[in-house]
Amino acid sequence: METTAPAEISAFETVRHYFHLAADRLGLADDQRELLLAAYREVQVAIPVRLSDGSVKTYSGYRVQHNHARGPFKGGMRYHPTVDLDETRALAALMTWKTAIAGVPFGGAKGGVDCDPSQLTHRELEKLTRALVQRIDPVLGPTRDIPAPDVNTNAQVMAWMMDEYGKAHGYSPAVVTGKPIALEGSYGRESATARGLVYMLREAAAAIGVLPQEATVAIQGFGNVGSWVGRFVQRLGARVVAVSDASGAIRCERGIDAERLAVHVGAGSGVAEFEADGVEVVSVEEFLSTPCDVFVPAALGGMVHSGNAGLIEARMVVEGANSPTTPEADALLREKGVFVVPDVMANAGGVVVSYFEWVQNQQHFRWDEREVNDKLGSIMRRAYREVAGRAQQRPDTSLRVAAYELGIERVVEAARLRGNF
Ligand SMILES: NC(=O)C1=CN([C@@H]2O[C@H](COP(=O)(O)OP(=O)(O)OC[C@H]3O[C@@H](n4cnc5c(N)ncnc54)[C@H](OP(=O)(O)O)[C@@H]3O)[C@@H](O)[C@H]2O)C=CC1
Ligand SMILES: O=C(O)CCC(=O)C(=O)O
Repeated sequence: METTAPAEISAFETVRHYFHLAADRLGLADDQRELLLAAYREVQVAIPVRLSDGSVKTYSGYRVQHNHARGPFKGGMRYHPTVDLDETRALAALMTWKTAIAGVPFGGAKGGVDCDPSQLTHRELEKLTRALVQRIDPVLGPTRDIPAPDVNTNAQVMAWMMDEYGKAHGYSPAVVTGKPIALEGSYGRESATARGLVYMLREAAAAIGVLPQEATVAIQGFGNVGSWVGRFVQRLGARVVAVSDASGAIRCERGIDAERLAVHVGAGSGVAEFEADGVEVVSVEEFLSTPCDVFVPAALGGMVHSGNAGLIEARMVVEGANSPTTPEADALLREKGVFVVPDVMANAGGVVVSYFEWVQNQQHFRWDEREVNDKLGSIMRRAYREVAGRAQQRPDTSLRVAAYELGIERVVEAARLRGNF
């Protein structure tokens, strides 16, 4: 299955493009832009792992700390063969704007390893994770930089990271979020990104006259974010009409049972192997051109690009993935009148509940899930209204530009108050 844009633009160029659109509107000077685009620190490490067949494979690991004007660095750890410095840099900068837009007291960071976890055993994955933590340990810490799950990492990986960090520093649950519940993880973190997205989807749907309980939804990527989006929208009464993952895509006008599909995928099978009455396997192009009210990219970056954005037949795109839409595709969607809720606001639910987990960890006290979800809802709705209100103040302002403006403005203010500008 096609993965990324045809070398249209690099991940960091995409983020830089959106940054400058907003910076122009804010009238930021060149020296301010330079400071805000540069990463505070970029760490690249070699991670040799002895595999079960006796051979040693050396992976590249990255942690990019973009900006910490508003609080400790915060962001996920991604395990994927496409991980590189450019992508990690881009994702770290996105975290800076995202935490500012959501109003949680963190900066932005991201990390990853260029590995294919599907080719590693459980034990090899553990060794890789522990070796990564040993190498980046000096830049981590509960008040310094706090990783979390991202593509192909999960609560188990976070547990290993916490354990490895604890060997040198003592028991430190607040050094990572997205941990298992048994290790001071927070209720609601696993599904938080999707839950937060659906809160925003409902706000956006109301703004453009889509009824969520009657909506049709297509989801690209059915991992943590995609599968929870599917379950949540189905619980609202919406119909999931098309789903894809790296194995292929399926479609059913009557609706695909997202709960059953999540069980199927959770057991290790691909979306394209899902069998149910009326469900057909389709090509990527057929998947993308499925008529629907809401299209949710929830896979990798750059997957909606100039070569395929024209195929999308949706009224709104709500970005679960980070940087799924290239600037050219974004412009194409706007020309088609598609309402886009961008990543930096739509997928902030994960880091918001990570913030709640971090707060709970500082106090070694647990909130119940209802409290977590209610607080998440308030933050996501507030962020939507702040961004949408800003977009409405000036004609022809997309939510993306308004969101970047808000995020950048808050970071600039913090940097100025600290005396960094
Ligand atoms: N987890 C979180 O809390 C957050 C995640 N995000 C973003 O959401 C996105 C998804 O993350 P998450 O759900 O955690 O990751 P997962 O690893 O759980 O899921 C990734 C999904 O993307 C699919 N995928 C990979 N390649 C393709 C492809 N070529 N076509 C279609 N689908 C593909 C995978 O399929 P397969 O399983 O077959 O490989 C899988 O279903 C990422 O961009 C991430 O940065 C954003 C905010 C927070
Ligand atoms: O929960 C977190 O700290 C980070 C989540 C993340 O990586 C993201 O929002 O892209």
